[in-house]
This record gives sequence, structure tokens and C-alpha cells, in this order.
Amino acid sequence: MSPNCRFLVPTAVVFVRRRVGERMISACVVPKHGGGSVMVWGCFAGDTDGTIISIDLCSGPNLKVISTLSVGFDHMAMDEIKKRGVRVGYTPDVLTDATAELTVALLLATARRLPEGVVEVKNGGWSTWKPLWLCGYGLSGSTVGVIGLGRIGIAIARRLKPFGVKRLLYSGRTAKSYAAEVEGEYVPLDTLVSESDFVVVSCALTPETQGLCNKDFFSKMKNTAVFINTSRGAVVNQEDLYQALSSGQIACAGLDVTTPEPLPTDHPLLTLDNCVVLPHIGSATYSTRGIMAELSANNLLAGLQGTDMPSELKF
Ligand SMILES: O=C(O)C(=O)CO
Repeated sequence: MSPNCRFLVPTAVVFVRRRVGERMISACVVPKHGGGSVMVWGCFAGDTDGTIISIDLCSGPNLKVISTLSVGFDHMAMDEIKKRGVRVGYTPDVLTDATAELTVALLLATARRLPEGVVEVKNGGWSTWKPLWLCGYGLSGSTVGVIGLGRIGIAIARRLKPFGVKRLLYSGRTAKSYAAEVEGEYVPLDTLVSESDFVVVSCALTPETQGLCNKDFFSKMKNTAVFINTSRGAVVNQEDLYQALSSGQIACAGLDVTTPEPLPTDHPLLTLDNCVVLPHIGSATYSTRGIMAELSANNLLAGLQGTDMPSELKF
């Protein structure tokens, strides 16, 4: 085993090497970006804190199967994976509800300034009642814009609608028939950005979405708007977000994802009261992580056996 190995999510996965006919093939379980630990078996290396450096540089020719404990696969060198014909298992669907719940929690915590309130209670800042103290923004009667109405996006929209959201806008590559369920209006991105009181980013990280939320984007948002990102950190230009937050261009932001992860403790975003940063815990419920672990183990085993995986990435 590689000296770089740090153990181990999930413990259920034990078959990492297997003889198939004359050949020994290798497989590994990878956590998502910044996930903290990597199972390494000779063919695959991680750096000292367990983050994968690069599959193309580190994996050996025997690597046939990868099982990632995530729905996202932007942490893997897909071009190289395709070139080598490596099969990839992932964990869609099973984390949708947990991630949507976390998004709603983060949105409410950010808009209603819960972290600031908790600090004030502890540090004695809570004195007499003051009409405008710790006021924030409510969902009732608001316009919510979801960027990327995929599996998780629609689950977020479904949960937000009952808060009294008046208009639900969404943008993305195509209009979705299932958007009717939340009375979703498919609009150009610019319309969504300028008309929404809450902008929720729930799209995949692709070359098109990388850096999408930049200076130009934030300049179109309302000064009272709340920005939430639970997709991938690289969708956001963090320097531009910092400027938008510190100058009052937008009201506040809640991020469950950053670049890098973990975000260094001296990062400028962490100096702002109007920015709530979570440590990428979208899918972190006990039951969801258990189901993800089981699914990724089954993906891995199926990959090693050469049978259909329960959830195989098609590319
Ligand atoms: O599984 C993933 O890719 C996630 O980031 C869920 O939070």
C-alpha cells in the first residue's frame, strides 16, 4: 500500500485488488474533492492530506475501476479516464435530498443572519430589543433564481416554494418539463441574476460554468440579494464575490463549497459578517453517507466483476 494512504471512507469497501483471469486489476474508492481521505492501492496516489493529485500522473496501467463517493466527478481527470477506458461508479440521487435540505438551511441561515445572532448571544451583544437589529431577508413573496434545475436544483426549488416564494426562475442549458411542478420560469441567466432576491447555484462545474459568478454577474444582482452556492467552488470567482460583499453590491452569501477546500482560515471571505461558509457538508447526514458508502462499494464490486454497476457514469 502506498505510504500516502490515509484511511478510509467507506470501511465497507475491501476489494481493491482482484485477479481477473490472468490479470490483477486494481480499483479504488475516491472521496470527492477535499473529502479528506483516499483509499490508495499502489496504482493511485494522494497527497499528504489525502487529496488526489491527479489520476493521470499517479495511477498505474492496471487501474480499471474508480468508485467515487460523490455525485460530482469534477475532481477526476475525465479525459484520461476516458482514454484509458476506466469505468467510473458514482452516487447520484441518493444525496439529492440531503444536499437540497442543506441548501435551504444555508439559505435561511445566511438570509436571517443566524451565525451572527449566535455569536451575539454568546459575546454579550444581545442587549435591549432594537427594531432593526440583525434584520435579514425573508422568502415570503420573493423571487428565487436557481441556476441549474437538475436533480438537486429541482429538489431545492420544491422545498423553497412552500415558504411563499412568488416567482421561481431557473436557467441552464435547457428548459425542463418537470419545472411546471414548481411553476418554474425558464429565463436567460441575466434575467435571473437581475430579478432574483435569492440566487441559488446548483449547476455542475463545467468549462461553461467555471467562473460564471464573476464581477459582471454580481454587478447585475440586486443590492438586497442573497447568493447561495452549494454546487462547486470554482463556479464562483471568489475575489469578485469578496468585492461584491464588502462593497455592499450584494447583501450576503452562503457557501458550502469553496476554492480551495478547505478554505484557508485567513481567507478574506472569512473576515466578512455577511458571508457564511460551511465545510462542504451538503450530503453529510448519517443515513445519506451510509447509503453512499454502500452504493460506492457495490459500484466497485460490480466494476471488478465486470458486471453492470448500480450507478455507472456514462460518458
Ligand atoms: O457528492 C457531491 O459531489 C457533493 O458535492 C454533494 O455535496
